[in-house]
Amino acid sequence: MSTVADRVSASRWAGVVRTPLGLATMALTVAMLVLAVVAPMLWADAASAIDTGDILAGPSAEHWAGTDNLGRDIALRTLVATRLSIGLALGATAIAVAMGLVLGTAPLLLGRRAGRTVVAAVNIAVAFPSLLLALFFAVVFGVGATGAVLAVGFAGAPSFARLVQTLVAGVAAHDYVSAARVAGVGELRILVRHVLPNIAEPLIVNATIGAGSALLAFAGLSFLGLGVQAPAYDWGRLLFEGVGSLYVNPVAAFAPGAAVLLAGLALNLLGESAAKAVGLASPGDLALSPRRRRAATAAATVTGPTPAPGPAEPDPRTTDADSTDTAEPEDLVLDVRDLHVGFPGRDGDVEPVRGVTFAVRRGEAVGIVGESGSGKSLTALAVAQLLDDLADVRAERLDVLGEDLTVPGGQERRHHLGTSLAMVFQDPMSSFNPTTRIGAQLAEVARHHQGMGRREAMDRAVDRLDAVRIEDAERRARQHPHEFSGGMRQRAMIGMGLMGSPSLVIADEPTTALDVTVQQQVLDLLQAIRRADDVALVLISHDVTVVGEVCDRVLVMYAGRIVEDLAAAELTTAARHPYTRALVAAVPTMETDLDRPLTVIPGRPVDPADVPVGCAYAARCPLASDRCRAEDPPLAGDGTAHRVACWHAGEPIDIDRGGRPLAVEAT
Ligand SMILES: Nc1ncnc2c1ncn2[C@@H]1O[C@H](COP(=O)(O)OP(=O)(O)OP(=O)(O)O)[C@@H](O)[C@H]1O
Repeated sequence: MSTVADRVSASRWAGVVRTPLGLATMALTVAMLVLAVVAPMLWADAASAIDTGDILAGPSAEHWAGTDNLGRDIALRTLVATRLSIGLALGATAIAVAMGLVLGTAPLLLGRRAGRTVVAAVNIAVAFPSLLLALFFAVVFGVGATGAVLAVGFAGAPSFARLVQTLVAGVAAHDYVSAARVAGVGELRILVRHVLPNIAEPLIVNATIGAGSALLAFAGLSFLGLGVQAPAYDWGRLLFEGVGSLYVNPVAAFAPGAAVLLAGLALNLLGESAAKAVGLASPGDLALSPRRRRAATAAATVTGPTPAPGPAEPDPRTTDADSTDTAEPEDLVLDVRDLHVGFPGRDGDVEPVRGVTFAVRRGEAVGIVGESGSGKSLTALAVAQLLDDLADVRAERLDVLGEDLTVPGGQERRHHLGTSLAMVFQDPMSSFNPTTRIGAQLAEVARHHQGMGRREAMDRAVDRLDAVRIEDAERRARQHPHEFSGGMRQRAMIGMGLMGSPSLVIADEPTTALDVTVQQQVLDLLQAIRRADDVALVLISHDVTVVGEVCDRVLVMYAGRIVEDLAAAELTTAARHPYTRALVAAVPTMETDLDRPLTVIPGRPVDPADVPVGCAYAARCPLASDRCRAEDPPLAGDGTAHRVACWHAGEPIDIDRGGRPLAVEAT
């Protein structure tokens, strides 16, 4: 059954073929292929027939391009050489693409260290002009057609490898790859199922253009006498022979030269047309911008779950040992103590998460709020083991669903976390692999972890889609992600998490990218799941109102630390940290005077590369004193579960820095 995607794609191709460029491309390509097939069958003998009575003749009605030094017809030889010339070019391109795929995907599969070496080697190889490399390899592999195919193939491999690295890096950054990792899918399977299908189109386009270049490289090698050897002949060899009689019969060199030109043009135009049909403005779009190059280098480090290194020295200022004491250990689905996440920066290491301690109990909903850059997502990603190897993750304790992530784990842990931890990402557009049907993506989890057969896994996928209130689930399961609305995609993502039996759902801004009308549906769904199966929820959001509505408890993060941990019900009435109070005050309510500007938090969030001494919020805080600017307050409990990190917690705030009263009074 053809899908909408298939039909759109077919109509785009039809549109491209109908343009003058498309028509010219088709005509040239078909002519080239027909000649490659029929010319040797029809004219091979005639092209090899020696006529010593008619050597080095000029063009005539009998011999359009004249004859060579053995009296053989050059026009016929040029036509017959089409098969070998095109065949060699395609063979070399296949070698270049195969090697490019191996080298380009190696960083994803091998891990950071080995991956970096491969990236560096490819970068060095790319710096050499490919013709120079071809000459080098031609000498290494020896003179002749086989040596030339290997030489041109090897010479073309580095640029393909770099293209593949860049494309893989782009796709590997998508949430559906992270989702597959959370589900415990191995790197090789991720590559085959999620990455390669999504880079196939640009690769094919580039391979077509690469075939044109290979054709020229062959002409060059044969012309230099390093390629095809007599009695075999390709266009390059004919060119080489034709140049020898240039002054007697210039057409002898012109005919094979024109053939190389036309075939190269056909392959390049085919690439251009394919690029248009698959939606790339031009194959040049595949060129590496410096930003994408950096992404490619980063891809070398994406190797899946990062075992957190050994325990770090706890930071007494931020470690609150009491925070989890009230819960039985077996009741905890998450026990995080003194979590630090750092990255190497240009001017030294940065540490965007600086000692975070919290616990989540079975069935509990905990919200994490804070401005952009406060470290919310990094905290969640560290818990889900989705940070790449560049990240330095350290923690005194990082227990997720009973698994101690501070020690390396194996397949069993992946399986356990894959079925009991679900992750919902912000952007429903990138949460699913666009090339695979939704049902198949959900079924993959059951097939991988529960060993279900295809049919059984698909039935479960349909059942789960139904459970997340997607109507006509059976039909929807057969659709691709682009046929779903944003809200439906997000619900399907939650459905994917429910393929196992999760005890913990981490939702990172699950409603931010959605229309307000569907936001509530998604939040309701998360609530329903939580209540039905006693599932714990960690909900990350910018929006204090959302977490206040959905969660039992709220962690307020600022500059990589938790500055307040309080019951959601206390947010508007008993928040004690000036930052929490400012966040709450910034939300308009029914009582807000709309004639006055809305309250804003003055200043800017802290740059993780430049964290000030003392309390990081001091520069923006109306209560800041000298002590705040010198000493960072610890996150301290008050005998209840309420924890706050402030030297002036709960003190009255009358006015904000702009002179306007803040909505929240101290309690
Ligand atoms: N791979 C990385 N390398 C270096 N710095 C990073 C990296 N990832 C994130 N950061 C930095 O860490 C800080 C915290 O990022 P994080 O994504 O956790 O913030 P957030 O609170 O979730 O913000 P948002 O709400 O915008 O997602 C940011 O300043 C970010 O620039």
